[in-house]
Amino acid sequence: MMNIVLEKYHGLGNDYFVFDPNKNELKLTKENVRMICDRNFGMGSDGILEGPIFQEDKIYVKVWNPDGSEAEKSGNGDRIFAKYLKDAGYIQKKHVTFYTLGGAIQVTYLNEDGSRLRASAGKLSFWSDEIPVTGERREVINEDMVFGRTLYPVTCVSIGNPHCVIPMREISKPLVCKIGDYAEIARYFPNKINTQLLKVIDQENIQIEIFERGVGYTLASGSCACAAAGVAYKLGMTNPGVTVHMPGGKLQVEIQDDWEVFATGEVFYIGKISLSSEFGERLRAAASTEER
Ligand SMILES: N[C@H](CCC[C@H](N)C(=O)O)C(=O)O
Repeated sequence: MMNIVLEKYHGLGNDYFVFDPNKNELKLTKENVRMICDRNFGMGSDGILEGPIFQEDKIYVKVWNPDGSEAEKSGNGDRIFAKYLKDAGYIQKKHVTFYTLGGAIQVTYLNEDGSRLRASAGKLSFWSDEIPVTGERREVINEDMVFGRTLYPVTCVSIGNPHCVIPMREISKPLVCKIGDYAEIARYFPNKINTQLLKVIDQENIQIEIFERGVGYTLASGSCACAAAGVAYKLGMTNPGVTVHMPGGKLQVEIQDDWEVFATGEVFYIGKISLSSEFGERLRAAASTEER
């Protein structure tokens, strides 16, 4: 049986494997995804993009978090997957549309090798039933929520996946990890949540720290950047077009009048990784155990 081959990319330090099911004989499951993404016992990554999956005339991609959960979308993952489609020869045009659990993603290639891309990440919604957040249906704007016995002013938003954003004067990795750990499993969020701390620099620049659902601390996140930019604009703190500064780099985010949001930024191809036959056997064994 052929060795399993993964293609590794990163978007601003948010690293993903592309697992192409058309080139690999393995069924991905919660358990073997966890094994592959483990940074010590596996290959290490912030997730896996499983695709292209062809259904009728559409292309689908499945977004796996390292904890084995499936995400509705990944902003950096969208741009990475679009570059993979071009690198692997599936796409030759300047635009591509593919589908994730959270809906359609439109991507435009902005340069020849497809390393700079503009992606529509869908529409922002602040409505509690669309995020979801528990309680009566309302827009979740500047609500007091308790994470770890501390009260924070939280604004929640969905962009297909769920986010809670907390504006602060000073933000840091330790603080977002402390709050994010509590928030991710807080009773307010039936589907868990991605957490961002938001520091507004000026009308056109924001800085965020990120604790991702199903991942933990990451250096960058496309959907988190869009969520934080949307909250800053909703709260009247910034323009609809901002640069989002993250530890791994920056994204340009534009919010349209109908709250559709676009993110423009780079991705980078790291390389092709062929797993050992021994590791492949363990991954297959994990899959067959889960199937029983
Ligand atoms: N962990 C996220 C998915 C990946 C988001 C992030 N990597 C991005 O670039 O948007 C979730 O469970 O919703």
